[in-house]
Order: sequence, then C-alpha cells, then structure tokens
Amino acid sequence: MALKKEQLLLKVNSINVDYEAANGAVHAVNNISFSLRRGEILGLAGESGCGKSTLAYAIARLLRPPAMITSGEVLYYPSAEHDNDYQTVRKSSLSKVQNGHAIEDGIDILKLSPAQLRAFRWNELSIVFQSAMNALNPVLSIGTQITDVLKTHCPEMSQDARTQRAKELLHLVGIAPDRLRSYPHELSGGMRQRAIIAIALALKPELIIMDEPTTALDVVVQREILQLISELCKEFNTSLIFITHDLSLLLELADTIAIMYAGNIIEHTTSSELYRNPRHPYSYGLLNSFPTLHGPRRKMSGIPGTPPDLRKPPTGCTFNPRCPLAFGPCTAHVPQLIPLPSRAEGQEVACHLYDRRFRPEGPPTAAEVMARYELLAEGSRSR
Ligand SMILES: Nc1ncnc2c1ncn2[C@@H]1O[C@H](COP(=O)(O)OP(=O)(O)OP(=O)(O)O)[C@@H](O)[C@H]1O
Repeated sequence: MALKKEQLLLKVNSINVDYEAANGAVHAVNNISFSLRRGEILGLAGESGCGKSTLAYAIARLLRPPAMITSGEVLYYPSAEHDNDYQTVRKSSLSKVQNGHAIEDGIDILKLSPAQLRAFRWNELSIVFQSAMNALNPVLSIGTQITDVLKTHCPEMSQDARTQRAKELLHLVGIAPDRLRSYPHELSGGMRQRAIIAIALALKPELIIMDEPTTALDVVVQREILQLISELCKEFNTSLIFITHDLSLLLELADTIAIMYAGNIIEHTTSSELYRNPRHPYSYGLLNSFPTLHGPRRKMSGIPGTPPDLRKPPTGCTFNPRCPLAFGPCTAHVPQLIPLPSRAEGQEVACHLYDRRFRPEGPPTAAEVMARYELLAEGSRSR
C-alpha cells in the first residue's frame, strides 16, 4: 500500500526464510513484502504452519538455526521526535542503531550487529510471545520485573523514578499500582497478560509484535485485553503486528490484515474490506470457517484439504490443490501480490482470477465462490 514517507515505520522487502533440514529445506517465508504505518495495527492470519511466527521473528531478528533468512531487507524508519521522558534514552539507543545512517534512508534490521540489536529491542521494538503469561518470572514480583527492564535500558533513571514509572505502567494497563508487590501466581490470567503488556510498553517502543497473546484466556477476558491493546496503540501511536489464527479477533482489532498461506501473503487489505469483500478464494474460505459476532450471518463451509508440505510446495499457486476455482494458469504460474486496480484503499491480492490476461471476464462473484466451496465440501463429504 502506498504511504507518505512520514507515515512509514517499517518496510519489509522480499524476505525469504528457510528452515534447513536433512530431508530438504522448509520454505517457511517466501518473498514477502509489505509496509507498516506508524500507529497501524496489522494482523497476520492464516492456518497453523503458514509462517506467521517465522515472518514476525525474522523481522525482530529472533530466529535461530536451523532457520535462515536467505534474502530480503527489513527497513525501519523511527520517528525523529522523542518523547520527553525518554529523550536521552531513545537518542542514545537510536544513535547506536543508526550507526551514522540517516533515519530517512531506513535502518535495515537484518544488518544490525548484536550490540545494535540490544539497543534496538525494547527501546524500538518489543515482543509478546505465545503463552506470554508463563513468561513472567515466578519468583520476582511484578514491580521488580518492570523495574528490571527500566534498570537495564535506562541505567541513569533513579530507583524512585523507576518505581514511579512501574506504577504508571500498571495503572495504564488497568492494574492497581499496589499490585506492584504481587507475584505472578497472585494474579489472574488476565492480570498477568496485562502485566506482560505493561512490560512491553515500558520503554515506549514504536513497534510491538504480539504472537497469539490471548489464546490462553477465556473469551471475555480476551476481548478486554484486545480492547486495552487497541486503546494503548492509539494513545501512543504504537504500531502493532498481531499474530493469530483467529480471524474473528483480527477483524475487531486490526486496521489491516495480511492473510498468509504456505509462506506467502495472499491478500493484504483493511479489516473492513476483508470482512465485506474478501477477494482471494482462500480468504473467503477462512472467513467462512468461523462464526462472527457481528454483521450478516455467513454460511459456514470451511476449506477442505490440508496445507502443503513446505519442503515441496505445489507449482504455481500454492493454494491451487485446495482452491475451488483453480484453473489452467494456477498450476503454471506463481501469482504475485498486486493491488487491485479499482481499490482506493490498496487492497492487494495474489490470485490469477484477478488477472485480466488469464480471466478477461473479470473475477468471480461472491455467490460463485460460495457455490464452488459448497460443491467442494459436498464432494469431500461423499468421498
Ligand atoms: N525448527 C524448525 N525446523 C523445521 N521446520 C520448522 C521449524 N520451525 C517451524 N518450522 C516450519 O515452518 C513453517 C512455519 O512455521 P510457523 O511456526 O512460522 O507457522 P505459524 O503460522 O506461526 O504456525 P502456528 O500458528 O502454529 O504458530 C511450518 O511448516 C513449520 O513446520
């Protein structure tokens, strides 16, 4: 999607990640490119194993062997303005990360040295992992865990100022500041998740990555946490990459959604556009695989079949063996993620059905896609 320069926070260019294995490399992320605005909440969705975590961890430089980033760049454009409280800290962390490069040119995260990465993490980017609730240290109070982050990254901050900041952070995430002395086991699941979010926000990073942060919580608490995340991102203009296989969550939280399939982004658009007009047959199937709380009732069909083996993905479009609308070009050519010409919001789709060279009559209607899915489902039931 085209962005004004000052809005741009992250630009991922043609990133590829493989997992090396004795029986062949797993192509977990395949030539993915996208941009992220300041303050944007981007949801990454797709079935288990499609590469969501690998992509996010590649951006954060958290992958370890056998994972290998084989090519690409991840350009980061931090804001030139600094929050008053953190002016000195950010200035010094950024100058380490920049290493003489102008911010306008972007800083390639993939080229940062270990020392630069240390300055980059927490200050510029923080991460909330899967099963984050268990990431808290059981033998340290919540307050100590927050002040430890501040101590490591803002050594010049006094103990009193750190405690004050920890109280502010707890208040921000809806935990009473007197809980500073509580240990993780004394907090409910939802409160522990809030504490994790407080830690992620401690140094006011520009970007947070959250990988399935709410899956262990019940639905009501999950909604409360999502609401909190959304409010905090808006308040601080923080960008968020939120990973989940639960598309219904993303439709409520995210500004934009990238749907992944077998290591590729196959559709990238706004949440509202995806909900109203999914374009890729896979997005359509995914949306119709779960009930939504709002909007018109959809007939649920699911997507018959399973994702491919990423060591030997099918030729052409990787979704073609499961696609109810696959036709000639789908097995022969790899579709590229390209903007739909008529879409002002920059909806991008990687599907030959939208390529007039292959389908001069234009893409199928939603009713046509649905009818084909039903046929496919009937076929797989009768087998
Ligand atoms: N250490 C590893 N060695 C080999 N293959 C791996 C390794 N880790 C992940 N993979 C493979 O890489 C692909 C992408 O995995 P990844 O965890 O990124 O997917 P995901 O979409 O985040 O899945 P989930 O929703 O289940 O977390 C999968 O096919 C997975 O089997």
